[in-house]
Amino acid sequence: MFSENSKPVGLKKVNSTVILTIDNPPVNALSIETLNAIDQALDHILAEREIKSVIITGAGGAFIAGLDIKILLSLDEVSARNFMHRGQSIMQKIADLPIPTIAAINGPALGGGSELALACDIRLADINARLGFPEINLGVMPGFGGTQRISRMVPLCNAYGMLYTGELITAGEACRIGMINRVVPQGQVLNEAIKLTEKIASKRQLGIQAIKQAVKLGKQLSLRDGLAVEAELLGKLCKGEDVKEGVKAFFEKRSPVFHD
Ligand SMILES: C/C=C/C(=O)SCCNC(=O)CCNC(=O)[C@H](O)C(C)(C)COP(=O)(O)OP(=O)(O)OC[C@H]1O[C@@H](n2cnc3c(N)ncnc32)[C@H](O)[C@@H]1OP(=O)(O)O
Repeated sequence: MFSENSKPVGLKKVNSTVILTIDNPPVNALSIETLNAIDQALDHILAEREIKSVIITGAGGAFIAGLDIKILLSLDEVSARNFMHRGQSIMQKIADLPIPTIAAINGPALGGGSELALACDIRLADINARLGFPEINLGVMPGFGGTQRISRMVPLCNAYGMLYTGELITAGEACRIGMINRVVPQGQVLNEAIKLTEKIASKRQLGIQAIKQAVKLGKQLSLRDGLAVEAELLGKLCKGEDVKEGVKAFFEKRSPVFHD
């Protein structure tokens, strides 16, 4: 269904990681075809149980330059609302993946590009990447979750500053305000993302998945109810022999070998 070089979305397996590459030249704008291909690729990933993490990146010099601007010309109030719901559902499908997701931001991540990156768990950006929400320059606003995710992620003054002005920020600025994890030397972001997924893959996968479940569920709950979810999930991890192996390995000063 997908191969490494298929357009507008390629899927490539590297050990237990899948690299989802948006490849819609020249700047990986999100056309309707590209959005549908991302949605199908996510379904493909969900069906492959041995995949432990997903990296999303862009082909060529851009991550994603946002929605294909031409689409805006075809939207009226009702079709715009429905289209945004479609885009939001695809971003939420990324956010809801039960395995770690990493945005390897290799270039401009603008509008829908920043929105897709914000739907990932972890964000690494090339030192030359730019991020932002230029939608206001077109007379619109983010519609794939940008206002909701950026305002929950960075200080409100920074969120409003980006949204009101449409100005792009550097990877360094994005890191400073907490929008991304780390700035990566030029051309190295995919390698760094792969190294990160290999580190995560070496951990107990039930633990990794329980962490994502606890954080995702906890965001919808009160602190009290979130703590109950956390305790419940940790209890499940303590069944079986893997915790004993983890503790034993610590005291024997070796790496643990987990069996789930
Ligand atoms: C609800 C709405 C959500 C949204 O996401 S709205 C869209 C928000 N995104 C933007 O406004 C970004 C617009 N694009 C840019 O700012 C720049 O581009 C870049 C920084 C991404 C790249 O700049 P550079 O390297 O100078 O290339 P270039 O000449 O600007 O673009 C190359 C070709 O790509 C087309 N293009 C760029 N972005 C988009 C887009 N988002 N949708 C459709 N086409 C786009 C251009 O027009 C041009 O085309 P040609 O070579 O024929 O002149």
